[in-house]
Amino acid sequence: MIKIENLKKSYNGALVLDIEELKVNQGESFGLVGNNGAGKTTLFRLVLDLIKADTGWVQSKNIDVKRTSDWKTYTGSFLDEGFLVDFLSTEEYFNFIAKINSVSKSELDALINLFSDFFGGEILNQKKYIRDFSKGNQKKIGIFAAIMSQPEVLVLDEPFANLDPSSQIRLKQLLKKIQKEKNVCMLISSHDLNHVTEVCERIVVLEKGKMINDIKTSEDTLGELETYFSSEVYS
Ligand SMILES: Nc1ncnc2c1ncn2[C@@H]1O[C@H](COP(=O)(O)OP(=O)(O)OP(=O)(O)O)[C@@H](O)[C@H]1O
Repeated sequence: MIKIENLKKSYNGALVLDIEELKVNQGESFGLVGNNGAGKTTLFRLVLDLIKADTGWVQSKNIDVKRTSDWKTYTGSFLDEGFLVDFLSTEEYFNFIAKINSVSKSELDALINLFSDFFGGEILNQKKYIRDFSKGNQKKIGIFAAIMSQPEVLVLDEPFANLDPSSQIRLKQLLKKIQKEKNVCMLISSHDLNHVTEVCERIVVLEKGKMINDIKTSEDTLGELETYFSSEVYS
């Protein structure tokens, strides 16, 4: 579904991403971990054609994402607050996203219902603009908007960061449900090894822009990752 080859990106002469080959299949939940500055967000920005690579390409369903915008119709993403329209209320924003994705009112209501525990009573009917929500609640709004179109590809950058523990647990349940029922290709980055190993069936470790491990998640994966990251601390 997503294919990457010879993808390189540098800033000011420093190479920050260098991926020879990566394939993520339809229905696969793919987790990306790595220390600060490892290149996780850069990779997602390239997948979403938000920045230009030095070399190489990203294909979605065998088409280079730079060449057409067709992939946008089946791709949902939330990387940061820049994805929101912060001068709208949540209702205005959700209706806007529903309209551009041809999501009917009844579909939107059903999804809102599915996410009501995750929203925790703090997202709808708040009589304020998105810019005035807390960082955690802005994240909830963005994640919901990304999922609303029922995408085949879902890209989320650190979805668990800034969420309270109950919301993290609810989000994990929702992501697992959506992935299982809708066969979504999910790309999720996280600093939380517990969450990412619970949600993703495959984990890639990035170090200084390079993929240094590609693991099929098993009961040993969390321990392996903890060992890797603690050896980074002590090395
Ligand atoms: N616009 C930019 N200009 C210059 N350097 C950049 C730019 N964007 C990213 N970088 C650099 O690229 C490297 C990778 O950054 P990136 O944000 O992809 O890492 P990350 O793994 O997502 O980090 P974090 O876990 O801290 O969010 C870092 O050294 C960062 O400073």
